[in-house]
Amino acid sequence: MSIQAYTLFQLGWRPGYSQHLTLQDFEAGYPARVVGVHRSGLSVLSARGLATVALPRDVAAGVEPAATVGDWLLVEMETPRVLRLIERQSLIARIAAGSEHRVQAIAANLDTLFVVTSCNDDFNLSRLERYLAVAFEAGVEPVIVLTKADLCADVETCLDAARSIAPAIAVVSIDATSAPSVENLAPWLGSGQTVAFVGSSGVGKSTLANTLIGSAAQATGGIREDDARGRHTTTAREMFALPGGAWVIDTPGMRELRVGSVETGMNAVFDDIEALAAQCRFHDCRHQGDRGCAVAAAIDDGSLDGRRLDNYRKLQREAANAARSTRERHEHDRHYGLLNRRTQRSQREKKGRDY
Ligand SMILES: Nc1nc2c(ncn2[C@@H]2O[C@H](COP(=O)(O)OP(=O)(O)OP(=O)(O)O)[C@@H](O)[C@H]2O)c(=O)[nH]1
Ligand SMILES: [Zn+2]
Repeated sequence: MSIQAYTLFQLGWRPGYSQHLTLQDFEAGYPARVVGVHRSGLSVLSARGLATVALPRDVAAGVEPAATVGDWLLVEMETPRVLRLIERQSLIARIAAGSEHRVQAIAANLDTLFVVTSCNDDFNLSRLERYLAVAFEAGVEPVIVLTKADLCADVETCLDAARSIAPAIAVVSIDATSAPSVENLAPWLGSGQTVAFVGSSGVGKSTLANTLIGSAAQATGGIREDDARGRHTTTAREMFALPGGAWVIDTPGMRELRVGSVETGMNAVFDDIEALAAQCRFHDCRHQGDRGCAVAAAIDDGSLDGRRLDNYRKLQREAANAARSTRERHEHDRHYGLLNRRTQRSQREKKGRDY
């Protein structure tokens, strides 16, 4: 695949990023966007073309979570050295697999997150709410995409149900296998726009991506490049351009997204429940049969769906658990860091005495 040269704006650069850079920064380096993360380094695209850069330890350690696909880096003019990570406008993170609850950066600087579900078997409002919370937490505008509209007898009912949980969010139904149908997503796919898809297995994310790419481009595959030993490696298709100029981030992590701490996101998705809760008689109302509970009253008069309240509670518990685990990990790290430093100091002192 030949890598054409892109302008910064075609790569998704926004004027907002410049606010974090000084004149000296622009003299020392140039902005480049991470399009792939692999063992030998980061693949970056810039106005100068494709390059592989290494993330020095101090840059990697200074940012948590570390640089990921979609990030903008400041790369030194004459060497492939990363000077720093440019402040992100959005970040999708997840809790890493295993029990440690480490936060792992998945995709940065997205403009739109397509929350994909099918109109038939997969359709589930609680799952949609979960993904919407992830999008809001990340600072990304979600768009709900209902696939398999061609297989569904009553698309309007699905559209209405999706709109009912998120009145302010765009909901689009498509047949992911049809090029004219996926044109419905064009408003979010302009040049320099960065998007990603989330949703359960089998809802049609790959089908949709392939239809958007078009059959001609599909055969070209990933970006080939030399690795450190001079061998050719083909990186995964982690961030790729659509014919219309938008960028799709498709890292393996996007597919296994789990909800981490989504407190901010929850407030945005469940603002109706939070507004009701503010009207409860007691400020510490648990909405469980408490007197003067506005949430219970809304359930009784049918204006609030019991399922939605249950899901709100469930996600709140998960968010609290995630926050607690993160806090415990920090305390653990601080404790052992302190122990380590003490041990090192006493070893140094002992060594000093031995000389
Ligand atoms: N008729 C029809 N079939 C679809 C549509 N979207 C997806 N499919 C079919 O559904 C199946 C699963 O689609 P995929 O694109 O593999 O689903 P996915 O979300 O990428 O699944 P994972 O890769 O497991 O995450 C395929 O056989 C597709 O052809 C649609 O809108 N209409
Ligand atoms: Zn209440």
